[in-house]
Amino acid sequence: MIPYNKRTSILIKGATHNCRKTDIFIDDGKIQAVGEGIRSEFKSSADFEIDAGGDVLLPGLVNTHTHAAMSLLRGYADDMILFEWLSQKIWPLEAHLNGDDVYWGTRLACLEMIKSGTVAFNDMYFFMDRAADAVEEAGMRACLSHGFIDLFTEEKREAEIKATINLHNHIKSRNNPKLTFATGPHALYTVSPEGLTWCAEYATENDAGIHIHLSETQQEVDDCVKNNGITPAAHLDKYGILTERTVAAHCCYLDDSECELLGKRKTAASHNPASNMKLAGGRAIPYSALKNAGAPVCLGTDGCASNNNLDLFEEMKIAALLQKFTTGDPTILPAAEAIDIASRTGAEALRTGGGTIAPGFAADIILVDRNAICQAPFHNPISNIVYACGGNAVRSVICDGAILMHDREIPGEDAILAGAEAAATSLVARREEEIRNQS
Ligand SMILES: C[C@H]1O[C@@H](n2cnc3c(O)ncnc32)[C@H](O)[C@@H]1O
Ligand SMILES: [Zn+2]
Repeated sequence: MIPYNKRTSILIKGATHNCRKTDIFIDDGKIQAVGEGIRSEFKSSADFEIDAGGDVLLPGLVNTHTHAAMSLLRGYADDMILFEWLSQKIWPLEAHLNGDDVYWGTRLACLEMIKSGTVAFNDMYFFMDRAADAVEEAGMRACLSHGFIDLFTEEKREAEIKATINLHNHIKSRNNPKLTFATGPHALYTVSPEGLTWCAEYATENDAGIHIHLSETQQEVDDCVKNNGITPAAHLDKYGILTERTVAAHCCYLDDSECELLGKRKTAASHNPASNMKLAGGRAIPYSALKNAGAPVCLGTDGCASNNNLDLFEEMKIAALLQKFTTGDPTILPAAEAIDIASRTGAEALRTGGGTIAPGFAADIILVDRNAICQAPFHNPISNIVYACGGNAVRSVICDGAILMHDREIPGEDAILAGAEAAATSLVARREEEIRNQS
């Protein structure tokens, strides 16, 4: 019997790590020992053993920018310009969302993320108490934020403040260390200076994260400079948003001084290349400038309506190729670094305690199938993982010392697919009824 979603002591034998055969022993949610031949020492302490058969051992991946329940909107609106996509299709549909939709959408998203090797994610959306139910049942880690959109009115701001505080209290009351809270000011074009200030101060008072969209399009930069006389990053900094607990998604149009500013504040930039390419943002993240400035760069998918999946394996490849293509430099963002931004830097940004395969780190790990076609031949497993494999090469996922997927099996998969399909159908039907009534 596989002890799914339950912390266990686990001995993994014969995995490949750093091109060597290794064993790993996990107990109490942490990596206790890693090395060749440790099995004799830990065999009797392990409640469960996994024979890895040469599978590649990696830190679990961390998706630093999602709107998980948007999995229900996959394929609902494609091939549009960002603002029209949001204002004509996405926001009118989201106006019909309810808590059950968010629960099923997040369940579907968690299923997809676990299946492709993700153990933790940074999520900004609505009805987040129901997202918390879904994350807890899936056994993942998540940092949850209410998408704070005040549209520059005091009335909406008061409602968003209430929703944010309610979510924070709700997460505290669950007493689950895998669930954390962040404030979620959506973007500088949807949140007033007063709203930004409140989100920054509340997060600082509570040692919480801040999750925001930043510099996604040229339009955002132009409007910000026109309205405020300063660049987007400088504008957010003015209101205290740029901190070492902040994850800023997209960051495509940052200039050199903004990269320096993020570096100075140790603010993490979440790179979302597939979403940026699909919505034709027009520019790739200034990866080298951010890195040279000391700003952590991590990886995210964005929501399923603009990606349209949550597979960080795909995202690693797209990120590496996009940097090479746009800079004309094939040495930029090599494979090992792509894995690093999909795991360690994200884990550090979300403060998960994982992201590194070493004793004392959280037991958030994955095994990638040694016998998958994408691993043949086995000259360089790291290269294969970034440039050849998709998330479907992941065989097993462990989070906080609990098995979430074993040999690609996750309990309850069919029920999740059925529940999400029904929720998506009903959501779109409600919106269509509204359109019929308007015409
Ligand atoms: C939380 C809100 O954010 C919306 N959203 C989803 N993707 C993007 C994006 O790329 N830029 C800006 N806003 C986005 C989502 O639909 C929610 O309304
Ligand atoms: Zn987003």
